[in-house]
Amino acid sequence: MTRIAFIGGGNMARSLIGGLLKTGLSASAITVAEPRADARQELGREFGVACYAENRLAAAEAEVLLLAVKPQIMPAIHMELRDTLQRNRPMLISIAAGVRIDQLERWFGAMAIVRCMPNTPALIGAGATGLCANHRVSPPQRAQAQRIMDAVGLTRWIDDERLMDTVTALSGSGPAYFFALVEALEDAAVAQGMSRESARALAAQTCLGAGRMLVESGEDPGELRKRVTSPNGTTQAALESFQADGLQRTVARAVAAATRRGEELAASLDQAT
Ligand SMILES: NC(=O)C1=CN([C@@H]2O[C@H](COP(=O)(O)OP(=O)(O)OC[C@H]3O[C@@H](n4cnc5c(N)ncnc54)[C@H](O)[C@@H]3O)[C@@H](O)[C@H]2O)C=CC1
Ligand SMILES: O=C(O)[C@@H]1CCC=N1
Repeated sequence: MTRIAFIGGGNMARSLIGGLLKTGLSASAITVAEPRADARQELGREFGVACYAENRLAAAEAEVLLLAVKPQIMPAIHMELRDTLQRNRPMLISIAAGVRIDQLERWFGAMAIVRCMPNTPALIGAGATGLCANHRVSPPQRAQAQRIMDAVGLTRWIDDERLMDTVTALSGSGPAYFFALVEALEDAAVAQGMSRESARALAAQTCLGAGRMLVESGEDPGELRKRVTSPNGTTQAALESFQADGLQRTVARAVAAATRRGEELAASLDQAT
């Protein structure tokens, strides 16, 4: 049983902890460091995991430190963890957007480091995670990192670290894009007179159904789209409207903006540290 300490017990840590516990990992294998007392109480109540206000107490026995704080906080936390890192040599798994492996090495020293980018559907075992390791990660540690993330969904190793910002823009932020689309569909149906409850239920189930078809059939999304689109029918009218409004360009620009933001986050940390 791998002992995992989460440094930061916010939204993404909750999703990963909830997902890991659902796979049968014992709550006693997880500790969490979280400065907010209300968040500690809630994590303890909901998941039965031990929570500490101090990072070094949560990290004391851990083989894996899962760094789940905001990118801006990352440079500061190594001071508190320095003794523990030297004593136990845990593997570090960072989930922070933008933060590069060379930056983590600069702050935390010559450690085995995995940079990964999960997403919140990890909570229900439907996460998608890109991983990238430094050369100090041994094959068993690599397998250990993959096991942790496999437990909460799909994983892909990314050899070229520069593409981790693309992973962030695609699947890390991606759930929010689909939620935004469901919100927009819901609003459009409500504007036509449907109740919000019915609009939400139909939009959400459509999102689930389309997602399951994509994943379970393994078919090309373009092919699945064509099967919905009767010649001169309703779908064609909607897709032509999307095209006229530049959907593809809109999406490409949004993904580029998210990728750029990841790079900016890292650059701002270079200036600050
Ligand atoms: N929310 C998401 O969908 C995803 C987030 N991430 C990454 O996960 C990281 C955390 O993001 P969220 O969970 O959304 O943020 P969050 O703000 O919900 O969680 C961060 C937690 O860290 C705690 N914290 C602050 N200072 C600390 C310190 N010195 N030591 C320990 N804990 C401290 C905060 O109290 C907070 O609960 C970020 O780096 C983000 O880029 C990655 C993938 C997806
Ligand atoms: O919005 C963010 O910066 C984080 C990273 C990916 C999802 N949430």
